[in-house]
Amino acid sequence: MAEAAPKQRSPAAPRPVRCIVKLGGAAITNKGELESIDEESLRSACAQLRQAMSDGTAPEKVRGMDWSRRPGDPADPVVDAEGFAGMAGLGLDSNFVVVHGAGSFGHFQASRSGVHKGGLHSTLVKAGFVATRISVTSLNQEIVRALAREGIPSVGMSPFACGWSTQRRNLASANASQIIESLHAGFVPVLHGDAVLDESLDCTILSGDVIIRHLAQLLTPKYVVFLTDVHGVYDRPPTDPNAVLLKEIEVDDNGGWSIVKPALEGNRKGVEISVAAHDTTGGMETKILEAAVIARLGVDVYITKVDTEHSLRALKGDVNTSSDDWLGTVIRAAK
Ligand SMILES: Nc1ncnc2c1ncn2[C@@H]1O[C@H](COP(=O)(O)OP(=O)(O)OP(=O)(O)O)[C@@H](O)[C@H]1O
Ligand SMILES: C=C(C)CCOP(=O)(O)O
Repeated sequence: MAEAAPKQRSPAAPRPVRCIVKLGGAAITNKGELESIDEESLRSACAQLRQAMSDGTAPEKVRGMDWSRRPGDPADPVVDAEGFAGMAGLGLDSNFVVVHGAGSFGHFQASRSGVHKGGLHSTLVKAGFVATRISVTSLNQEIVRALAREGIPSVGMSPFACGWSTQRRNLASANASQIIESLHAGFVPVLHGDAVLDESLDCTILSGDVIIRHLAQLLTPKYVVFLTDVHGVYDRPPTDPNAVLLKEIEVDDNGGWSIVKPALEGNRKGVEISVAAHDTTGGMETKILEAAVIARLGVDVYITKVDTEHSLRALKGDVNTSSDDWLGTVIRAAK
């Protein structure tokens, strides 16, 4: 059945968004360890985002915007007020939207309680809804802080708190006016996969991948990047030593897709996917389905591995499929 269009109260976007990026939960958390951030990958993703945003006038010295005290910090944080006051601007083309997944935050709480299946009359589901939101919003806070430490003017935004809701897991209400106003004011909105209310099921889990697709439909960015823990989409789970990285996938007008590169032999033309047991949102399968919808809009989608030269090139929009030195998957509309 066709998905009903979400109700909108969104003002027109002021200037084209350059990139919507998903910091995948698998990329920035240690998925096997409850509520554990992969600090190095997160730091790298934020530093690469700063590089990708830099318009050439950004000062080399990063002026951090996280002015809060961390547990164990001996002194008050350094606030470089004079440095900021002396700057004409941040030197960043910050017209990006960041969305992150849950990884080892949120999925565990949601799957243990069944929040994704709904039924808020159950006290377990109700408690799980609360626990899931505590977990994903605490990750959101850490990601906003990591971006702020790179001098990126980021602001956290929760879909649930913005009133987003679903109808049988499809987006039903998704007002983006606050996101658009924030972009207009020069901030980088940082959204996340969330527990939300559902008109039929009471509640469910809204994946970051679905949020990205909706925002791409609304904002038509120049390109969309998914950073995850593998180099891209393979013809079978990448744990299989014979898995082949699919470098280019084309999506036709009917939503059908075909593998353009590499040319695979007869019986190897599909994609086989495995999804972790605790994953409540469909893993790589959801990502490919949402990426195909985005590609049909004429927006190129790059899926690649965090903390690599390939992720930096994707974030800069500098991907050329005719050369072989970029590792990742491009999903684009058939010409
Ligand atoms: N055919 C496949 N190609 C690529 N990855 C696959 C495939 N099948 C399974 N996977 C798994 O999909 C995982 C990435 O998808 P996943 O949804 O977990 O990423 P994410 O967006 O980074 O995380 P999250 O959903 O927590 O935000 C990889 O760890 C990989 O092992
Ligand atoms: C609250 C949760 C579990 C959000 C899931 O979002 P995703 O990791 O992007 O699929």
